[in-house]
Amino acid sequence: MARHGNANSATTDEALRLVSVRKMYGSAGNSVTALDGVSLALPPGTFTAVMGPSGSGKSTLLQCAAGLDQPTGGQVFVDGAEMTGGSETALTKFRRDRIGFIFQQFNLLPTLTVLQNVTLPLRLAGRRIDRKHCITTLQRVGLGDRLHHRPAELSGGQQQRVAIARALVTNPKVVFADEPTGALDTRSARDVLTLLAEAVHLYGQTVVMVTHDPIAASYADSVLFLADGQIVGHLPRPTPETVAERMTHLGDQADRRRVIAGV
Ligand SMILES: Nc1ncnc2c1ncn2[C@@H]1O[C@H](COP(=O)(O)OP(=O)(O)OP(=O)(O)O)[C@@H](O)[C@H]1O
Repeated sequence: MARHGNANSATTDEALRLVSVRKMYGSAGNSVTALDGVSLALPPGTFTAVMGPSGSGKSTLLQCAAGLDQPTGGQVFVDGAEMTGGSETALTKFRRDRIGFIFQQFNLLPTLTVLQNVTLPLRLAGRRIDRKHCITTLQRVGLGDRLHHRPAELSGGQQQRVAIARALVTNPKVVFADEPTGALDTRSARDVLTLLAEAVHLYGQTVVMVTHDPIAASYADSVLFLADGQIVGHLPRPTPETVAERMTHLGDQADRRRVIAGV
């Protein structure tokens, strides 16, 4: 179960810990606070969805937690090791060793085959290429018969499954997914969500997924709700109905806060 607040020190039984993470964009006088002191801790082998109104900071949270962007303040720990505070080179190495990322638009390299796309993270991390393991990972996502195709020869759902295999092949400590079903039809979305849930429940992966969709969120073990850059709620064992209801109230609460603040 996700815990948030009072997150002061990291222990290795946590896949991910954020301590008072802040992110400001822009310069003084013209700055936007995208994350306003976010603290959370996620145990390994959990599937967490992050939801919230547009502009609440979901993508920023994912980017900062995944080391794709640097927080303005606070700390991020992955598997007990601090990610924040090092050089850009150290951050890149940290990310390649410990993190997987799945994007809404797949982000596969168009000139590489499916198999080459999946071996790429191992090459970049300077690891031995275990071709058999790469093929097994592609078989796991149902693409064992598409190894030598190019991304353009695949459907959107198949491309996202390649992206899942690419994210899993390095056996990362945490996989982050930003709207992984946002560009997919209902059936492909269901396949992708089932694969993510299997990665967690059969293989012990830790997955953090941003989504707008209550049905997608219901595949997770729990949902964290963000509003105005802060965690404002936590829902274990979500269903599409309970998630949709919380989202409606979140919108009301955010409106009330803005009225009170006069913005
Ligand atoms: N590069 C940037 N420069 C300036 N402001 C930014 C930048 N990226 C995000 N923001 C601002 O930070 C806040 C949070 O943005 P973010 O994209 O994280 O929200 P989100 O919850 O993911 O939104 P959406 O659901 O619409 O994708 C917003 O007010 C946004 O305008």
